[in-house]
Amino acid sequence: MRITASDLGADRGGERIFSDLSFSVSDGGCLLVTGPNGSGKSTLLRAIGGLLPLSEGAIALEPASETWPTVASACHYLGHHNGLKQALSVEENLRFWRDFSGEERESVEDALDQVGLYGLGHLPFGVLSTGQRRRVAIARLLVTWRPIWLLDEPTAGLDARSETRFAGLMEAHREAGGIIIAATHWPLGLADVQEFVMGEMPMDAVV
Ligand SMILES: Nc1ncnc2c1ncn2[C@@H]1O[C@H](COP(=O)(O)OP(=O)(O)OP(=O)(O)O)[C@@H](O)[C@H]1O
Repeated sequence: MRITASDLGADRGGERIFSDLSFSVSDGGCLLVTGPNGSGKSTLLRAIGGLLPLSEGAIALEPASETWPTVASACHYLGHHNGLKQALSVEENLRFWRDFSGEERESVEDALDQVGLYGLGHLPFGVLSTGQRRRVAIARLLVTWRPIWLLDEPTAGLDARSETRFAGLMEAHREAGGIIIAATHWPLGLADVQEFVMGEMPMDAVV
């Protein structure tokens, strides 16, 4: 699988945020998007995930398949918000996402174990600490398979141990043929990554 972005441009509030942005990432690849606040990192991830329209350019998935007909269909998106309901239990939240997204990959229990939250599935999501909430949001990536992980500041709120554990999960995803595109201000502890800096245009990267 390969995702290829050609000459992308996007607007927010009527302003062009970036233009002439091109990159390509293949199976096992990781693209780290860095740059100052407001340079358009989140905007780029949202555009890749089909959550915002592009103003120019195109993003292609090769090969497109019946399972993954579009780039957006192949993505898990972890944004600044965790996308989980306070009043539901941790387990109910993850079951919702598993049912919504399709076929089970990891069981809810195994996914919680992998983020160090085994046994906490019965708790209301709203009582968890900030870092624990982020870890449940990461578990969301594990309960169903999507080849492309779009991660926006994924380690926000994580302690050092959780960061290391998450780096292992990202490496396992890459080893399974997955792709990671992450916006971050911090190194994520991953080997063999391509980085580009938003705000320095034109931007071209091939991973
Ligand atoms: N809904 C919106 N309406 C108008 N402008 C917006 C909207 N959302 C974002 N913007 C603007 O778009 C620009 C890019 O924002 P974006 O969130 O993509 O930046 P970022 O690089 O991810 O920043 P940060 O490092 O702070 O997370 C900013 O100037 C922001 O103010």
